[in-house]
Amino acid sequence: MSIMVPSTTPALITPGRQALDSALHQLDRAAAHLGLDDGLRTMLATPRRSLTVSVPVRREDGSLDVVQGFRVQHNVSRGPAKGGIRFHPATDIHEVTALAMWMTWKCALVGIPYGGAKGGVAVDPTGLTTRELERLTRRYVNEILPLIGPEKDIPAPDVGTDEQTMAWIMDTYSVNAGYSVPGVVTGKPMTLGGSLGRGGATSRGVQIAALAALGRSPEGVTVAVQGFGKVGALAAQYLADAGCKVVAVSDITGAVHDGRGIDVAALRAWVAESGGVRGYAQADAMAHDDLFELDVDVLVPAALEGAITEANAPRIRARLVVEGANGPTTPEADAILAANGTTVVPDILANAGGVIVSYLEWVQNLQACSWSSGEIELKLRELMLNAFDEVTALAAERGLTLRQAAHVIGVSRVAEAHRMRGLYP
Ligand SMILES: NC(=O)C1=CN([C@@H]2O[C@H](COP(=O)(O)OP(=O)(O)OC[C@H]3O[C@@H](n4cnc5c(N)ncnc54)[C@H](OP(=O)(O)O)[C@@H]3O)[C@@H](O)[C@H]2O)C=CC1
Ligand SMILES: O=C(O)CCC(=O)C(=O)O
Repeated sequence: MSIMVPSTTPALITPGRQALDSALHQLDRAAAHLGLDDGLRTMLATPRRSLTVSVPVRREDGSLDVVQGFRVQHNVSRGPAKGGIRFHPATDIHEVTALAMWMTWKCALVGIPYGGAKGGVAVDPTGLTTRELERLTRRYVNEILPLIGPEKDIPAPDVGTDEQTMAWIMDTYSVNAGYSVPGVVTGKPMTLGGSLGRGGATSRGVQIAALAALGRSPEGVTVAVQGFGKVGALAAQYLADAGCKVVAVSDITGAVHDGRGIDVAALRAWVAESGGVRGYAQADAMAHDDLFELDVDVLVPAALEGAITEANAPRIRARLVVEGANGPTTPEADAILAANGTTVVPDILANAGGVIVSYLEWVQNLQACSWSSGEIELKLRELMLNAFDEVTALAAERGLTLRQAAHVIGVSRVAEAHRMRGLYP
């Protein structure tokens, strides 16, 4: 049996389509390794539900824009669907499907009882006023309302969305339900039932994974970080706090470099004030692409998919790549990095800290209780390191890369859930 995918000519291959091809390629390799039959492989390659909606948004000047929105539930065999919502102009159904599939393997890998989902709206949030953004968010949520719910599908932040977006989602859902439903979404503000530690959880997980993979004192270890948003900025901060020297950082506005180490807190303050790393006077400006070629110990891609390709992979000198972003490395680049002896801690492991603390937030919401930051941090560390140990052990035992091992574990757990549940009817 084969997968039905929309046909594309090379000219129409979007970054989203490339991301989905990568995700399907990774699944194929894991399925072959596990000897999954064709039918099960096809089920795992196919999202359970995909919804595309048109979202009208009234602009401040009275005009009307209509943008596309998506919610994809890739798999729900191990529990409710879980995954972030992205606001980005280039997002499309293929990208959201790939991101949803990665959520499925990620949740299975770290052992939390969720399937995988993702949402997206093809819009540039920086081009909207706060009121426009609120209207857009509420209308999008209204369109996907039948799909989401604390027992069905629980959104969270991703690129271009934040705590405020989650608060609007929680409110829109709650108004429709007729009572407050904090567990419908995670990554909320504390005042609405958010969890301590969720804001920095993905970055904390990146730090935990990076330090575990380094296997030596972080003192003086050099780091370059691509992307200085919610994940990248705090990953840089936590790695610097641990003793690493963050020598380069980039965002969409530019890239900055200082071989003596960047004062990450000062750079964050500059970005909060100016809107981007460009113009930060305490470090030198550098070309975006040069960041990938620096002679550093650790490279953290924390922006979008397809950042490391066959074009720049041969010039990457970092000994360790820790994927804060989802899907930053293409399969071709992955093979080049492996051949060059670069260790890659894959996305579904390295950035799992966010969904782990989302899970803890959801459990607190369902039980109407709240845990201390110490309790959250302990559980986050435990789940991250358990998964890290399982991945490194399997990779060593079977001669796999960490990515292959992570996918074999994630896919096998989901396949097992399918086998145990059987097929209805
Ligand atoms: N938020 C979360 O909890 C989780 C996020 N992730 C993944 O982490 C990645 C980042 O997400 P998040 O931090 O939330 O998103 P944000 O929107 O907060 O930040 C994205 C960052 O990437 C930068 N960026 C975009 N394109 C480029 C580029 N070409 N070069 C350099 N920088 C670029 C943006 O710059 P600018 O601000 O200037 O536009 C911004 O600094 C995504 O892949 C996401 O899926 C994974 C797990 C959980
Ligand atoms: O916190 C969550 O539920 C999901 C985070 C996310 O979207 C991701 O891990 O890519």
